[in-house]
Amino acid sequence: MSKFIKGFGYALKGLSYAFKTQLNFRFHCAAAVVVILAGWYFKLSGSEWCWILLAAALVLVAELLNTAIEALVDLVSPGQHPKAGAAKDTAAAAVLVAATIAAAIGLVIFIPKIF
Ligand SMILES: Nc1ncnc2c1ncn2[C@@H]1O[C@H](COP(=O)(O)OP(=O)(O)OP(=O)(O)O)[C@@H](O)[C@H]1O
Repeated sequence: MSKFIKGFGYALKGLSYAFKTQLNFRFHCAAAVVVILAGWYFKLSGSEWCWILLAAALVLVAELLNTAIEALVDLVSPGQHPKAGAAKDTAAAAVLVAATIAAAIGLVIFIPKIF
């Protein structure tokens, strides 16, 4: 049980690291809060909430993995290397794909409620 609690503590440390060091992660956390408040304002249905929460989670998870990959690349490749650059750029591309899909889901759900 204490191992489980310790693991939870390590995860919170990771969240805190990403929040403190990554402007993009802070931006996406703020965007998730705004979308959740908008969902509450527009009284989303159960399935709409599922899509919105999944989309927000997809972006935040991609940001966390991107942060982890950046830290690992900086550790193993302090000098310049094409593979190191490719690893960082591909991780950043994962965030871009997730954020684009999440924005599309947000538009599909909120546009009909606004207009
Ligand atoms: N070790 C490296 N070797 C080759 N190219 C690198 C290396 N580190 C970074 N790059 C290139 O520079 C870009 C920016 O790297 P950087 O570490 O500043 O990433 P970042 O996403 O801006 O991270 P941060 O959130 O720390 O600002 C990378 O996407 C990659 O193209």
